Amino acid sequence: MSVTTSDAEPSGPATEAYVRLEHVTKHFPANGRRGAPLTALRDVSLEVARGEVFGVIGHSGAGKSTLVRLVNGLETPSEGRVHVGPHELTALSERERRGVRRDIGMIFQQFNLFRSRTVAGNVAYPLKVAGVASAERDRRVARLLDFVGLLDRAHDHPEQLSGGQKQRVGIARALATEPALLLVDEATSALDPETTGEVLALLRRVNRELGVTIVIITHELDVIRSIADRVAVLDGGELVESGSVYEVFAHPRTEAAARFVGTTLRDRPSAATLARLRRTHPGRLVTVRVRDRTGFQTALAATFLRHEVAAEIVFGGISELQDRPVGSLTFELTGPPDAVDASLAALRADGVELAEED
Ligand SMILES: Nc1ncnc2c1ncn2[C@@H]1O[C@H](COP(=O)(O)OP(=O)(O)OP(=O)(O)O)[C@@H](O)[C@H]1O
Repeated sequence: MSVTTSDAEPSGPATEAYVRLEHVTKHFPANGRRGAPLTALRDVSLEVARGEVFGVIGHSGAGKSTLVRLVNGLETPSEGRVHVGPHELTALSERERRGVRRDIGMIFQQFNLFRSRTVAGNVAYPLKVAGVASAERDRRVARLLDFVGLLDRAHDHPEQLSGGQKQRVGIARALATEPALLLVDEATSALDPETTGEVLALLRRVNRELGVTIVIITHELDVIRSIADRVAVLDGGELVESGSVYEVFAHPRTEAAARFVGTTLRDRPSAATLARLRRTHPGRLVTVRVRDRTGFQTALAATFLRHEVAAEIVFGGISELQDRPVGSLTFELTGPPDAVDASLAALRADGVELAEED
């Protein structure tokens, strides 16, 4: 297995790990006579720090849900160990694991609300199961519904709510027993972009204001970009890359991660854009990846100037990720070929990532 972590930043959490997977492999037995045994996860090691939002991305079938089920103890690994808080799940009995599971909140794509219960009844349910007295239950339900902005809908039933509101009830219910860890499995996949933004903002508040550690599983990069501190990329059951969202998204080190990220950053002009650019820009076209470095563009300009190369930005853009600049700029470079070559060599020597467009 190749696990690539960033050189620039420590990929390990700065503080104490709350969830730890050590060399976890999960095989599923052959399904029926003709099915072959399947390895859903292979030798996966990762740590989630207490208090962070940790994203896991991967395509369908990459093993994301299996990973969630291992962390909440619904599955046991074929090999390796899973730790949650002070517990090593793999060393516990099923009954003990159920106890640990009560301290983990779960959020699902399909909300999983009781249709026959009111909004308040849904949020109260886990408290009832935990044996919390009725007056205390009512107090906590009101506080939770206020937190998610649905106090005025307490007596409605789920079918009277929008998808986003249902998910907010799901979040309130998951928080009812005051878990230290929230597992969020494709929670926004059924929601439109605006509602997704609202639900993610609420999860951010859960993390920041209540200090809840969040593991969020998704195939949507924008979800990771907008909420996660660190991310792990799963591909075919293997953890191929992990690190800060900035490092993994701005500078992916594996092809699998780059494939994911390439779909959102769109950092090179497409073939059609290039053809259009060429009609009006006869010079050499070079795409430079923006670095989070003070004076980066000034240094670029100075290098071109020193080599007497004219550089005009003809495509690209800069956006932000975790408050740091990301993006790329395509320049049209005009000047004697030797001078252009020398300027590009100088930039490369300075660690600038660039690609000449064909
Ligand atoms: N209980 C099971 N028995 C047999 N195979 C399983 C079981 N659970 C998962 N798998 C298989 O393990 C692999 C990983 O599945 P998993 O659901 O973890 O992926 P995923 O990344 O969550 O995908 P999706 O986003 O589609 O849910 C898949 O090939 C799946 O068919």
